[in-house]
Amino acid sequence: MGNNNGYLPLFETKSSRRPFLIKLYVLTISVAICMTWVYRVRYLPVEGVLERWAWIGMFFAELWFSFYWFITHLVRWNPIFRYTFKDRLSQRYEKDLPRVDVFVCTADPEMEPPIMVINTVLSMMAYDYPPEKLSVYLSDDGVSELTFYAMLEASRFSKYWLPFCKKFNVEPRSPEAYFQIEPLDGPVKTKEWLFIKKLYGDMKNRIDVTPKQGQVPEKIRKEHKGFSEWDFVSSRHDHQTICQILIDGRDPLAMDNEGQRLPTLVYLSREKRPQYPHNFKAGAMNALIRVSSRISNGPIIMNVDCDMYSNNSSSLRDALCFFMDEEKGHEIGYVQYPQLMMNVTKNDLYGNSLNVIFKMEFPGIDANGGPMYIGTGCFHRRVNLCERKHCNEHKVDWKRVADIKIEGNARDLEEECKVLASCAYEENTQWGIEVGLKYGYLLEDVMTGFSIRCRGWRSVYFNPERKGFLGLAPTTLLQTLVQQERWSEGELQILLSRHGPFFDGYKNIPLKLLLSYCIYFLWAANSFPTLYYVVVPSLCLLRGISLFPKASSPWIQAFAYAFFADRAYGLVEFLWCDGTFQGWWNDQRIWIFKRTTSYLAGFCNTILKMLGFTNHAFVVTAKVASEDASKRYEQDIMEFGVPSPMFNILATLALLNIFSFIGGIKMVISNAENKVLDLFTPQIVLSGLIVLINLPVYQGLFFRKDSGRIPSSVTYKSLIVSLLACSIALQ
Ligand SMILES: O=c1ccn([C@@H]2O[C@H](COP(=O)(O)OP(=O)(O)O[C@H]3O[C@H](CO)[C@@H](O)[C@H](O)[C@H]3O)[C@@H](O)[C@H]2O)c(=O)[nH]1
Ligand SMILES: [Mn+2]
Repeated sequence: MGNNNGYLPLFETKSSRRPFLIKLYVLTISVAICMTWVYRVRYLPVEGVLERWAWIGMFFAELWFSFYWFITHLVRWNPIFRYTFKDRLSQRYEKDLPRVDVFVCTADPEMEPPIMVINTVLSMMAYDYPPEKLSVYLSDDGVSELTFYAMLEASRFSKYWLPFCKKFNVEPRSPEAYFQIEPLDGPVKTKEWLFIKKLYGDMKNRIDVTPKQGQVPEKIRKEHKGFSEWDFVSSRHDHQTICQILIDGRDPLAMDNEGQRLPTLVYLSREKRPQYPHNFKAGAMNALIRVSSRISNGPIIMNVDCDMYSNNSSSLRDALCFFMDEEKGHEIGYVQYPQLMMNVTKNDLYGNSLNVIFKMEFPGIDANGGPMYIGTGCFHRRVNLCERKHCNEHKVDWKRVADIKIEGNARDLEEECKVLASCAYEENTQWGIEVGLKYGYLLEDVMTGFSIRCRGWRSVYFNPERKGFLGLAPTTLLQTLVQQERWSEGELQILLSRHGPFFDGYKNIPLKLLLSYCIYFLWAANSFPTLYYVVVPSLCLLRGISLFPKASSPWIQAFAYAFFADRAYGLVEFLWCDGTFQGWWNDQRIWIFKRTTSYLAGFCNTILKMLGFTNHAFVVTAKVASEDASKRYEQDIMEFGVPSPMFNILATLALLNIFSFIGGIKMVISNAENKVLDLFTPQIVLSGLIVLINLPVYQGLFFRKDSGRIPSSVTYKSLIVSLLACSIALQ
C-alpha cells in the first residue's frame, strides 16, 4: 500500500478474478452457442416459405441473445471493489474539508408525500460532517405549500434530531426508518429515545393531517411569512420562483438545542411558465446548481431523489476520500452509489431490487472505466456540472477552496436566487446543452454522466458494507412496467442520439466500457427477439412446424445446455446476491414481462419521437399505493387492477401459450407413434415453461375476485386476439 515516498492513499481498489469454475462455464456455453448457430445454418429448411422464415427468425433471435449474453459476461469478467480510509481523510483534511451541497428533488406532493421528503432531508442534514460546511437544498417542482410546511417543521425538528443522532451515533438518520428499529438500551437513552420519538410522531401527525384539510391551516400560515408567496401561485405550471433559506448555516444564531451549529437548509421552487419548457428533473437540477452557487457554492454536489434517505452517516466522508486523494482524485468526476431499495419484499414480486445489477455488473463496469450517473446517490464536482471543459492537470487546492466566504445576508441572497431560478435566465445560454444537466433526454442523468465521461473524467462506483442510500421501488406491476418503459426508452434514446456512443462516445470512451453500457442502452432492443421467442414457436407448434432439433438428435443438447446452464448460472448469481429461489422465479417472470411490454413500448416510442411524432415526458413514479394494493404487495399477490395496453399484451401472450401448449399435448396424445413427441418436445417444453411462469396472469384473468385482478375488458380483448391468432395458425 502507498507509493515509494510513503504516501498513504485515501482509497484503495481491489480486483478479483473470476473463479475457474465460472470460466469453464463461460467456455462451455460459448461452445454450445456456436453449435446452435451451426445447426441453424446447416439445417435451414429447404421446403416451405413459412418454415424457412420462421427458422431464420429464430436464428436472428438467438444471435441477439448470444450477443447480449456476451456483453453481460464481458462486464462480469473482472470486477473491482473500492475501500476508503476515512481516518486518513480526517487526519489530513479535517480543517479543510470542502463545503458539500446536497440536492433533493421532489415533484408532486401526492405521489411523493411531504413526510417522506423531509425524512430524506433530515437524513442528509444529519451527516457526520461539519454543519457549517453542509447545505441541503430541496427543489420542489410541485410548488406545494404542504411540502414547504413540512420543510418548516423539519427545520425545527432538526434542532433536536441532529444532536440526538450525533450523541448516540444512531443509524440510519432518517427518523421514520430509525424508529422502526429497537429503542436504545439503558434508562437515560430510552428516555431520550422516547422523547424524540414522540416529537417525531407529533410532527408527523401535523404534517399528515394537512392534506386532509386541503390546505395549510390559517394559524400556521400566519406563523411564517414564507406562505404569503403562495398567494401569487396560479398553478403548478405557472408561478414565480420561491426561494427560502430556512436555516442559514452562517448565522451564529442558527443553533440546535445543544448549542451546536446547524447546516444550511433551503427550499426552492423554481419559476415555471407555460410558455417555457421546464425540462423536468434536469431543469430542477440546473436551477439548484445556480442557486446553490450563490448561497453556499460547495465544490462537491450530492444529488438524491426525495425517496432516497441516507442510510450511512459517513457517506460524505467516503465520497471525499475519492475526490481528495492526492494521487488519483483529480481524475475522478463523480462517485456513484448503488440505488438500493428499502421496500422490496423477500421474494421481490416485481424484480425491483436491482441487486444483481449493483452487485455483479457495476463492479465490472467500474473496472472497465466507471459507472454511469444514475440520478440519485451520486457525488459530483461542481466544476463538472457547470463548466464546459475539464483540464486533467488541474488539481484542486482544497485549502483555498475551503476559505472562500459567501457574502450577503439571507434575504438578499434569496432575491438574487429568484433571478437565477427564473425561466428567462437560461434563454440563449448553454444551460442544458453544454452546461449543467442535459435537456431533452428522458434519462438526463445517464446522458449527463456519459458526456462527463466523454470529456475525459473517470467515475467511481462505491458500495460500502453499510449501504449508503435506500430508496423506494414501485409497488405495483403497472408502476414497475411504466418505470421500465421510461428507462429503456431513455437508454435507447441516448444510444441513438447525436451525442451518444456512435458519435461522441466511440472517440472518447474505451470500447470495453461502451459495450458494458450497452447492456442498458440495448434494453429496449431485447423486446423483439423475446416477443418472437414467446410467440412464434408456440404458433408453429399449433401449425405443426418444428423449429428445434428432434429430442432424439444430439443437436438438442447444445440448445438445452445453452438455455438451462445459463438459467442455472442466473439462479446461482441471484442467490449469491441475497435473493431467494422464489425471488429468482419472479425475476424470470418480470424479465419476460418487461421485454414484451415496457421495452416494446420504449422501443416504439423512441422511434416515433425520433421521427417527430411525439415528445418525451417524464412520468413521475408514485411512491404510494392504495391501501388494498399495498396489502397485496406485502402478500406477494400480483397487482393488475386497471386496464392498460401492457396488460393486454401480457394476457394475450399467456393465453396464446396455454392454447398452444394444450394443442401440443393433444397432438402428442392423438398421435400414437412417438414421432410427434420427438419432433415437438422442445417447443412443448418452451410453451410449458411460459405457461408455468404466467400462472399469476391466469389467476388474475379467471380466478381472482379482488380489485387487483385483471379487468374484464382486458380479458375479453386478449381472449379474442389470442383465439384469432391460434385459429390462423391452425388454418
Ligand atoms: O419534473 C420533474 C420530474 C421528476 N423530478 C424528480 O426526479 C426524481 C426521480 O423521479 P422518479 O419518478 O422517482 O423516477 P425513478 O424512475 O424512480 O428515477 C430514476 O430514474 C430517473 C431518470 O428517469 C432518475 O432521474 C432518478 O434519479 C432515478 O432514481 C424524483 O425525486 C422526482 O421528484 C423532478 O424533480 N421534476
Ligand atoms: Mn424513484
